[in-house]
Amino acid sequence: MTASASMEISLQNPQDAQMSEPNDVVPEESALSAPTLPEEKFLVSVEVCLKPLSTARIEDVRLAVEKMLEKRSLSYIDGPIPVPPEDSFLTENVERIHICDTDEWVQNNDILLFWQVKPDVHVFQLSEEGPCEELSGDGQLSTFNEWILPAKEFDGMWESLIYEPGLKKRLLRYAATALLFTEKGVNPFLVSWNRVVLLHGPPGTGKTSLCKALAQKLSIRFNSRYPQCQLVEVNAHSLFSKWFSESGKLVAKLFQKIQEMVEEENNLVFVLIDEVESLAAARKAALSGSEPSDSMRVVNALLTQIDKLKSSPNVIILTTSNITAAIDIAFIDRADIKAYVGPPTLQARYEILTSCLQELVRTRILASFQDYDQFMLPSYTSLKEKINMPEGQEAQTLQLCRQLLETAEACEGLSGRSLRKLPFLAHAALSNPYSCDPNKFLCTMIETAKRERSEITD
Ligand SMILES: Nc1ncnc2c1ncn2[C@@H]1O[C@H](COP(=O)(O)OP(=O)(O)OP(=O)(O)O)[C@@H](O)[C@H]1O
Repeated sequence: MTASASMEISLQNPQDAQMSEPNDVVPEESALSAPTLPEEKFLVSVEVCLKPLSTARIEDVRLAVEKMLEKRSLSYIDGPIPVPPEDSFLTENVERIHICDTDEWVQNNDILLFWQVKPDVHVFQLSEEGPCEELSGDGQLSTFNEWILPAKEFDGMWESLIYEPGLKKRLLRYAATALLFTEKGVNPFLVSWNRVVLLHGPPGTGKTSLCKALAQKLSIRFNSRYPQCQLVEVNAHSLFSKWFSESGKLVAKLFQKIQEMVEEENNLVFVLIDEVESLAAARKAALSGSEPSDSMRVVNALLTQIDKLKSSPNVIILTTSNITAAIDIAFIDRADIKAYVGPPTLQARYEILTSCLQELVRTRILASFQDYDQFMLPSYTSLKEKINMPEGQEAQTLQLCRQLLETAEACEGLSGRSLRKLPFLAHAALSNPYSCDPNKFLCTMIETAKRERSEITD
């Protein structure tokens, strides 16, 4: 991602900006009264997903979207923008258009206006092929899964993962810089960097999902440089199955395949190794004699192959570990980015639960007192402001949010994975699941959260 914007540029009139509707057309006067264009603009990513059957050329769609954006005086805020119904080319080919990552440039829910923005349009089509699995010698476990990116399975994953502000942005920027340095041919002897990411932290905090979502995001953002992109998920556990004699061959086969992908310079390849500590553990066990020496050979072969792969410019190695202490493996020792992914903060818990509730309203499982399609709970930051204001029309929504906040507080210590399961458990615990009133549902959710927490602390 190239950041052409200068950080000095700020909203000239933030109050006006806040008053305009998100991603809506700014009234004509404000368009006319736009100040002279600043020399540098904020580069804002606009992701355009093509319909599955569209055969339009990516370049044609990109130009059409750029033109459409130029014509409309949009205010830029993260979220969808409607495809204009009068544009038959776009309506025929485009499934959705999304503005992303404006928070890179503005804070406190400020809005960027069209004259401050240079849209960076990325057009993509999701692959519907699904994972291609390779079974290990015993025919039971698969040694790796391979996806063509961007894949339908990972659509929306990035947005669904909620962390403290900055983590996702940092990861995206890091990977983008690494790819940019590679693309520009920066001499690694003069400036050194690598393309190894390690996410570590407790189980269920979304590390694996974050790796997959990051790969998906990068495949979209870099598709003009790398029109093809694959994700290979190596199942380290299965490589150390009981058939050790087979494992050596499996590693060789796996890396031969990855090597073939990498040789094609228009391919961007992500290699995901989950629970990377299992490699170090297997080696240690082999050294102590509690594992067959074959396992040592396999681990070493794997490590050597990964080390070799690291030097290829179009490979990003993504690793995860549940162990926070240092892991004794050379190739991640020097990982440029080691990010700790911890249990969700109160804000993240509130946002995760909000997204769950929204989904249950969207699917009509929860009754809504508003129009189902318009049902929108406030974000954590805007809730903090609203909660102290006198109750008006929004009294019911605010009451719901207070309960949601209480639930989020009751969930301290629960992982993101447990949080995403909570609405399901609460629904199953309802006395009358067929008349699902949101207030009653949230009361049950608080009780369920308390029960879940007591189970971890027991
Ligand atoms: N911060 C989060 N925001 C939203 N959802 C989350 C978060 N953390 C976890 N989840 C949910 O939990 C699911 C499981 O996460 P995932 O398997 O990626 O975690 P992990 O850290 O890799 O776990 P493990 O180490 O046990 O494999 C995710 O698909 C997601 O639905």
